Amino acid sequence: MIIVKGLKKKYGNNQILSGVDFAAYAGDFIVLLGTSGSGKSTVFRCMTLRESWDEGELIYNGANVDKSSWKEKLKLRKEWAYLEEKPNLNKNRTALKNVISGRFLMTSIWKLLGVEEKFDALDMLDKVGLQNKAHLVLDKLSGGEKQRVAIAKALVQGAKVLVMDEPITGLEPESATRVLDDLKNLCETQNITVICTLNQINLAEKYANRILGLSDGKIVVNVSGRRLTQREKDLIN
Ligand SMILES: Nc1ncnc2c1ncn2[C@@H]1O[C@H](COP(=O)(O)OP(=O)(O)OP(=O)(O)O)[C@@H](O)[C@H]1O
Repeated sequence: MIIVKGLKKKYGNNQILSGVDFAAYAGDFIVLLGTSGSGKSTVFRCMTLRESWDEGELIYNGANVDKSSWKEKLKLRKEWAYLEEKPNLNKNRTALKNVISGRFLMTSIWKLLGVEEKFDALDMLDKVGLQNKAHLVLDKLSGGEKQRVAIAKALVQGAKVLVMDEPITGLEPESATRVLDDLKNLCETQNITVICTLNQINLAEKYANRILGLSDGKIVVNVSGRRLTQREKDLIN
């Protein structure tokens, strides 16, 4: 379980986050909505420890992250993958090699030479429906397929929480649906937590089990199990 409590962050004199509060549980699919510049990526960068914050607490499985040792923080960075809009992949390598390279830093050399990683990576590619494209060079994959390779790579690295900025931006509707279906499936079958931004409220309503709305540096909408009311939509637009 993740608790974000009173998160505050300034850039210069600009108070971007002025007390962000929310909780996420294993298996949640959370969509964070908010206008451009409202601070969604800032929340993501802080909660994945890519950036520091001024005030507030981040609690993961009962422990205050700020007070954790560097070893704990390193573990958390591994468990909370931050996937930015453009997947960070090598376009000249195959899908499989891209996924395996995610494992490189966390495994010993002798194990690398074995087939275990390869099988794990193939299993993961299968979970995102790409086993038949494992040996294709990334350049030959569509945008949605690349996004799914990035998801498989994060999971092979040990991610339990996928924090994603606009995972479907620039994708054809069919590819976008496939990415969101896969993410939903990972939440439901593997207990992975997904926290992402989406531009379309209707997709957030279709896929998320919780919708958060960020405005004026705070969470002003926190809804589960139903569509947003017009008033709630107005609050975040
Ligand atoms: N490193 C930085 N230094 C100064 N200001 C920054 C920095 N990063 C972000 N900002 C500012 O903080 C605000 C929030 O940015 P952020 O990227 O979190 O918004 P966002 O909601 O993710 O926007 P978008 O939907 O357009 O990606 C913006 O006004 C942005 O200009």
